[in-house]
Amino acid sequence: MSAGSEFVVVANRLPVDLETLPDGGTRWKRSPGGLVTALEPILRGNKGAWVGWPGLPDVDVDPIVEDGLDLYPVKLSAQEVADYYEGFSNASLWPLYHDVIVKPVYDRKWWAAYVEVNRRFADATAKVAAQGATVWIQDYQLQLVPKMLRMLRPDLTIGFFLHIPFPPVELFMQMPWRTEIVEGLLGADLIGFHLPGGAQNFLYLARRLAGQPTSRGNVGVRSKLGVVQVGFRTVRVGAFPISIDSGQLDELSKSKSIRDRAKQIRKELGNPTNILLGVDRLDYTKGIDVRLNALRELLEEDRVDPEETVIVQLATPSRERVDSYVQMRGDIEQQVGRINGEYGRVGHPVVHYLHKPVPREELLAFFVAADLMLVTPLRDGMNLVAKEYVACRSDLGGALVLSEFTGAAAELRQAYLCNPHDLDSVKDAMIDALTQDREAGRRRMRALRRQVLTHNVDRWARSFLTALSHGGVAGSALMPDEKAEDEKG
Ligand SMILES: O=P(O)(O)OC[C@H]1O[C@H](O[C@H]2O[C@H](CO)[C@@H](O)[C@H](O)[C@H]2O)[C@H](O)[C@@H](O)[C@@H]1O
Ligand SMILES: Nc1ccn([C@@H]2O[C@H](COP(=O)(O)OP(=O)(O)O)[C@@H](O)[C@H]2O)c(=O)n1
Repeated sequence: MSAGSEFVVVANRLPVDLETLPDGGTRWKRSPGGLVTALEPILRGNKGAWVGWPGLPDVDVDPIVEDGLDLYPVKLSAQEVADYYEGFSNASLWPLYHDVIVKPVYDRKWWAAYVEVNRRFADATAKVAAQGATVWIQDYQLQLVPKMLRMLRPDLTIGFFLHIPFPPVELFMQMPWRTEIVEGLLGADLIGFHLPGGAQNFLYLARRLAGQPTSRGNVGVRSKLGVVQVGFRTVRVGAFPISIDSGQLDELSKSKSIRDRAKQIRKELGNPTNILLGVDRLDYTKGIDVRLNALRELLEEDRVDPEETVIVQLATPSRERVDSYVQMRGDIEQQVGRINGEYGRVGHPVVHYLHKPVPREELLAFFVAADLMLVTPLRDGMNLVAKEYVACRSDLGGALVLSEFTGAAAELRQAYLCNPHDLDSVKDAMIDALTQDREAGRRRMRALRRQVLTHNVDRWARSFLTALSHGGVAGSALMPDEKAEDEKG
């Protein structure tokens, strides 16, 4: 074994994706999703290695050793992308962990590919990690890696973080390979979730499925870890809500170029009184249909004026070969057509819908330009978009409508919270936000910004990694620097 890396992140995707160009060549682009948004700056700041899939099937890519961040690609065949990524990860686990919004499909062949690919990630990581290194495994695609890696390299300190909700027992018990998954995760020294509820669901299942003794008390936020005793090993379990590089977004959004672009966007949209905005991967969990339905009913009821209102929906393409995503795209595009058909006029559509990635600076300009940010998932692990919007509103303008079913809602209490399963609740939240008194709106935004600016992604990573390095504590552990915060509630 060579010297290796002292700190290794393992995630399904590398932070950059290879894409095929029309001429058959390839180029790197930023990977989609909040996991990469959150982890990339952490890794660049800490010098480490990242093990992940380069985003295209059947390509051999050499390791990319850069200053600050070394990338180690894991090759997947086209069949493995279909079975492990699109199949087991995104048609079995994803819907199961998101409240079975669509029906999960359980397929033995997909499971076999999941096991095989997890083993490949574990092997690749075992080769890259230095003796005694810290390895941080990310997300639902790699839940078997902690146990596999521990068997290969017992010298490592292993953390695991789940970026999506961890379901209650009534749902998790559907999974045909439920015990294998719980045992896979128990290979870690520390298992992190966004919210205490996820951590508690896991503790219960560890008792029930793996038959291991666990702590019984409540898990706190960045404090009061739960424990599972696995033979002589103590596995700790905690809640660490992820965040964004809020300071950087705050700075960038104040720059002249972004402010100017925001003004230009308003002008291009016809300077309407109200610009509504949605920014998501095109995923059925995100409730894009919910906000479009709410808007259509508000237009129907004359509570919103189509001459003075536009909605911009930026939707990054996602998992485009998975059936439920194909179906949902069709449904959403039909809704967009229906609203524009009924309430738009030539040169003035009500809904502006883009199904393509948008450059980062352009996205920030949209946040600055929008009067109302609509974040209406039916279920979402965290939702970084909500935090990004708040970080970009140093002018204290704008308002956030936020689904109670996002992880972010636990922290962003001054948003206009709504229940996406109750359309009236979404419509009322939208109207309350659109008609808010200016001073009251500024007070809300100030409070939201205080939360987001003081709880940035650095703090997330630090709290997780500090807990990981304080290993071996039996019983509920409280990290010293979080104690005061926890006592305040
Ligand atoms: O890699 P993809 O299949 O294209 O999906 C993109 C990512 O989506 C998910 O993101 C989650 O992580 C965010 C950060 O913690 C969180 O805010 C959000 O609620 C989650 O949905 C997925 O978990 C990632 O693995 C994907 O890379
Ligand atoms: N059109 C879009 C949509 C999202 N995004 C980014 O993708 C990330 C989405 O993270 P998230 O936590 O809200 O949700 P997931 O897509 O990770 O489920 C955010 O950092 C968004 O700014 C983007 O760059 N362009």
